[in-house]
Amino acid sequence: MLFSEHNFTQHRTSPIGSIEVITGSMFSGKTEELIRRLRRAQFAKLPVEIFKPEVDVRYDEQFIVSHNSNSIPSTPVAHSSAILLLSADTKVVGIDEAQFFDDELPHVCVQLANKGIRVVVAGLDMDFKAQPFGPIPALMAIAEHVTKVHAVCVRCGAPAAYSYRLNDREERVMLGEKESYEPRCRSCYFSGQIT
Ligand SMILES: Nc1ncnc2c1ncn2[C@@H]1O[C@H](COP(=O)(O)OP(=O)(O)O)[C@@H](O)[C@H]1O
Ligand SMILES: Cc1cn([C@H]2C[C@H](O)[C@@H](COP(=O)(O)O)O2)c(=O)[nH]c1=O
Ligand SMILES: [Zn+2]
Repeated sequence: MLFSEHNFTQHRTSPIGSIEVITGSMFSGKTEELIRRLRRAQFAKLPVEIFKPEVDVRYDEQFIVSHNSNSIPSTPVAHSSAILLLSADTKVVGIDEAQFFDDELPHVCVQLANKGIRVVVAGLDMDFKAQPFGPIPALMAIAEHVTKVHAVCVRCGAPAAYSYRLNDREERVMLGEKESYEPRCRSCYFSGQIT
């Protein structure tokens, strides 16, 4: 061990926090991966707090639910500042559907991580127009770890990074499932074919 490393590990007084981002298209397994990481923390007997934006009540008001019906209890919050207030005594914070949060979310995550909390955030990196979505790009920049997961393109079977909207509604936020969106690869997304 180098002298500097030794010095560093011996003299650290505060606990080590971090920021992890899990991102990708719809149906890519973001929520599954978030639940997997949070369950492992619970198995390790760490206190875990889980949040989602109040706007996302698709499956359940209190639970985070994946497309394959895996679920974990969560607290819906209207603004990211509430996450700070509600995480005082925890060691791990999980946040799902983070694309719907306000632009203060990255700052909130930094404050949590600097207090020694492990922060795991899941959310869409791009909207249906393939544009960066909400606070996710900023979170990807400041995170220690970024995991980009992929769905399977429903048109050709290739890895899918895009969420294609199946109707002509233009508003950015439109909750929905398979009736409204399908995961597509670059080629199938930009050729825009609907059958
Ligand atoms: N085209 C698809 N590609 C991959 N998984 C799919 C697809 N359609 C449905 N699924 C299901 O979605 C699950 C992932 O759901 P979830 O973790 O909620 O994804 P995300 O949070 O990224 O939208 C998969 O395990 C699979 O059962
Ligand atoms: C692309 C896109 C998606 N949404 C909505 C649709 C769903 O309700 C969620 C994403 O859920 P998932 O867990 O990632 O499958 O976001 C939206 O409002 N606007 C969009 O552009
Ligand atoms: Zn494709």
